[in-house]
Amino acid sequence: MDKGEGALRMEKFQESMYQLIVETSTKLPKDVRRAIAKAKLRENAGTRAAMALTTIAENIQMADENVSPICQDTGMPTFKIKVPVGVNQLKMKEAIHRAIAQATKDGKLRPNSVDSLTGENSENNLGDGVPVIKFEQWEKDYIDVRLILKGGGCENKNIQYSLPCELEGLGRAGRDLDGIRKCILHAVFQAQGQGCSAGFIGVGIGGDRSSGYELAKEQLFRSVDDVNPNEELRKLEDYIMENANKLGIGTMGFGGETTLLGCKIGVMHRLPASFFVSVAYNCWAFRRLGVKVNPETGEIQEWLYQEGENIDFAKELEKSAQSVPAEGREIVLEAPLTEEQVRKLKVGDVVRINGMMYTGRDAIHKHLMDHDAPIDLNGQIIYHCGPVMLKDGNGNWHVKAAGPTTSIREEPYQGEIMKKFGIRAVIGKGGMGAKTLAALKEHGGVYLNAIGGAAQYYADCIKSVEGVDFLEFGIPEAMWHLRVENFTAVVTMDSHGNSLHEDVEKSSLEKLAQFKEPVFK
Ligand SMILES: O=C(O)C[C@H](O)C(=O)O
Ligand code: SF4
Repeated sequence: MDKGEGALRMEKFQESMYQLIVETSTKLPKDVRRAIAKAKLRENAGTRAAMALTTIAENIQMADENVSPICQDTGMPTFKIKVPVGVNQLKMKEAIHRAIAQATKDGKLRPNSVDSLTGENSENNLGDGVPVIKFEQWEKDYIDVRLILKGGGCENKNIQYSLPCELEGLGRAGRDLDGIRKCILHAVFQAQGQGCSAGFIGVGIGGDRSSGYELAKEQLFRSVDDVNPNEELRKLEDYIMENANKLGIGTMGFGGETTLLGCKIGVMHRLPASFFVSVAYNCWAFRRLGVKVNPETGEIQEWLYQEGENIDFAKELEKSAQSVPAEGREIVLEAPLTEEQVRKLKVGDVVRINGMMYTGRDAIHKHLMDHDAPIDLNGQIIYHCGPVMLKDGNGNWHVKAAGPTTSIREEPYQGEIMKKFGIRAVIGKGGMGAKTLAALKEHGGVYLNAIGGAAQYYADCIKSVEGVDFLEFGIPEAMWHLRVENFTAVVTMDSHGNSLHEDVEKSSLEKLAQFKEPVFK
């Protein structure tokens, strides 16, 4: 007889998992909040980085209050579970699946599971390999469940090095601690602002390609302020924290004092021929939590990651009343835009937008290359955004979370699409490349950087949903017609050939080169 099946009450366990999912998606853990508050203190008032961090703080506060997703990309739900022998893992898995589907229905998770071949969204966050659930047995008398919701933008910035190698700015990285040091610094550099910096990194030294990444991700379950028991790794973590912050990439890649909020390093054995350094990059919206669950009643006995002070961002915000950087001008824009209006904008300007904008991300950019647009986009603004949406009983759509997505993925399409349809502005995050910059100049367009992860902050600017096209692409990929008020973003690429992203990348590469000489012998 299966002892476990009768023992753990699955209905209650499902409820506990639902609570864990909702809490993880909507409320940042205490250690992460402290790291963000500390970063905010370090930035000088009036800079773009300080403005971005104020928006982030406001967003965290709004997510607390609304019990809504901190970021619209609620990530790949990844559970790590330790169970006493005899508990039925198959039933637990089913209960977790039901909790995931429920949280998706309630707008606490975005439908994020897409068939890789057909592009079809499963709509309930379930699918082949989704969610990720990893079980381990142990001798203790409780169930330990940890959950991380790691978004796609930061996942794309993970990187794996195979030593020895040559690294841009740093030269040769050998098979030793100093080579590892170089890889980690390079990993922070190559992410720039695209994974919604300031970020946290987990590093795995050794293993094979998959166990190395696994180890790197395992580090993200460590508390931000724990101390590595391995003395050499502790020193390396401290070194990285101190020096990665000298790269000047800053929040959102706007430049600034804080680029990295946490660094945790683990090590395992390797094969003689392989030497991997795997780095898992997590955005500031570092959503991970855990619970201890009673293996019979299924109830939560204790929440994990609760040590230390809890930062109340409402109070923090009272201390810093600024929201506009002194660095640039502030300009109010009413969409649609004319070429003349757009040509007046310069890198560093802060714009506040009123009127309509239309979401468009990966599927739509690809589609528009060889199809007509469903509406007239002349003079319009495209927002790189895949929101969390809920439909009410009357069939009306409501925005639950709506921050920007990483724009660089649209680099192969953006310039051509702007010219083809007369689009004047695109809003996203992380910046775009040379091809888009040239098109902005030629056509008269502008790139506006919104604050990545600030999904509640931007949802609040959206006053109504006036239509939707391409719903067949799934909720995140559809074209939502949004009426906004006071939507704030920063001009980071203008029609005069200037790009803040290009500048920050160049200056951070120069700074990276100062770490070329050996440190750990
Ligand atoms: O998918 C999204 O909405 C955002 C994504 O996590 C990103 O950072 O690009
Ligand atoms: S948009 Fe930014 S904050 Fe949100 S999941 Fe992507 S990288 Fe993280």
